[in-house]
Amino acid sequence: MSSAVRDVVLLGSTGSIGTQALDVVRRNPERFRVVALAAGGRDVGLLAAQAAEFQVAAVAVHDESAAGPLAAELARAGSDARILAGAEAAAEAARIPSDVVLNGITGAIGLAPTLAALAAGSVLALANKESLIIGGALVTGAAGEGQIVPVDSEHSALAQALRSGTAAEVEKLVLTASGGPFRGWTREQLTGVTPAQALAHPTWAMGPVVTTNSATLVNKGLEVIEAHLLFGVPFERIEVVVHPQSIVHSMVEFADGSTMAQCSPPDMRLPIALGLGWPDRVPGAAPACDWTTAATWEFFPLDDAAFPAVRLARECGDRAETYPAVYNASNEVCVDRFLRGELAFTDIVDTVARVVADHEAPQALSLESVLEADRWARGRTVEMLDGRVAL
Ligand SMILES: NC(=O)C1=CN([C@@H]2O[C@H](COP(=O)(O)OP(=O)(O)OC[C@H]3O[C@@H](n4cnc5c(N)ncnc54)[C@H](OP(=O)(O)O)[C@@H]3O)[C@@H](O)[C@H]2O)C=CC1
Ligand SMILES: CC(=O)[C@@H](O)[C@H](O)COP(=O)(O)O
Ligand SMILES: [Mn+2]
Repeated sequence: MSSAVRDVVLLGSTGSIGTQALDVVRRNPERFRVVALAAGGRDVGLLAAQAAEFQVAAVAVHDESAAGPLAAELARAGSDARILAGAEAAAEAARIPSDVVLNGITGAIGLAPTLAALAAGSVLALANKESLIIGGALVTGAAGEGQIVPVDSEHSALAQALRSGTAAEVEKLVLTASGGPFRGWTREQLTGVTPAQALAHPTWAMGPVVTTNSATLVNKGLEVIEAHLLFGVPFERIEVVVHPQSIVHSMVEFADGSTMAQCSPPDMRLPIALGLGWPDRVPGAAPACDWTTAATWEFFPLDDAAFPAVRLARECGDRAETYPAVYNASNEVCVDRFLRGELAFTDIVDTVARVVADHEAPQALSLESVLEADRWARGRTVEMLDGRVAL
């Protein structure tokens, strides 16, 4: 184990990943110290309380109008943290000298902070899968060897399982999917589901976007692309299997027929702690499996007809360029509409598929082309949903 305390910049500190990361730090002060926090700005009271508890030097908020209320809350909480505010604030925070930047922001907006953390030379503990998926080779190309450590549970599992063999020995990666709250449902049954039903994830408590993505299986589609980019394994050798218990977090099959699985009860504090401490494990990060009680672990094939999101993501990942950015951006708009009660559940992936079909990719991937594709896909999705483009 490395002995020095690691300085951590935590992006998305008020969210599900962020609050669990702070719990890990709180219980391991001899290993980790938080130097900066970033959030959108929706809960400045919580952000200020976090800043005071962890005595951070800087706090960033995306929403500029939250800076004033944040200053008042910081003063009340007894924190003298410097405030960074505005669209660049999270990226600025990511540039603050640190050992690890944990990106726990939701959505494509996490791209600039991801690139900033990599350019600053910090280890990037990556929960914000969207930034890697839309940035593709831009992100992997900006990262040094081992600079990105996955926090997403499946990819943390794969990284752990891959420790037991060489790259040449890998036959396939097997991503597990809980199947979400609608596992086993037909397409007809899915049309009328409500946001409340979609947000009732059977095994994980997470933020609303990733939870909805789990219900549509878009999350698993994104994770197939994420696995391809992180581990360099071709799409045809990345499988998805439905595992409702979410205890086997993913598996690596090796050339000799051996399969290595990483198993633990569903608790993100384990992959978060490993992401912050990599390659060291943090003792007691989360409870282990209880082998004294009878348990059943099930595995089922994915129903591609009712849940076409994974197949569509594979196509986008295979076409690369700006297709993953279009898939993600269109989905973000659709999820927002669905959660507001303005879009049917099955229209989420149907609309994403239509927007993807309309996309003409630029020749080369660049930061500008990714941002332009993201803008275009959001606009096209809104046009379609508002009836200006025939569905
Ligand atoms: N939750 C989980 O268990 C898992 C999550 N992930 C991934 O981790 C990421 C975070 O998910 P989750 O924690 O569930 O999401 P949440 O919605 O719970 O939290 C998102 C956080 O990001 C902050 N945020 C939003 N916009 C900005 C911005 N522009 N700058 C800085 N901070 C911002 C939010 O602050 P505010 O509320 O003020 O806007 C909030 O703190 C996602 O990419 C998700 O897919 C992956 C695996 C598991
Ligand atoms: C905890 C985590 O990593 C989530 O991304 C999780 O994968 C969601 O579960 P499913 O997408 O498998 O339902
Ligand atoms: Mn995951």
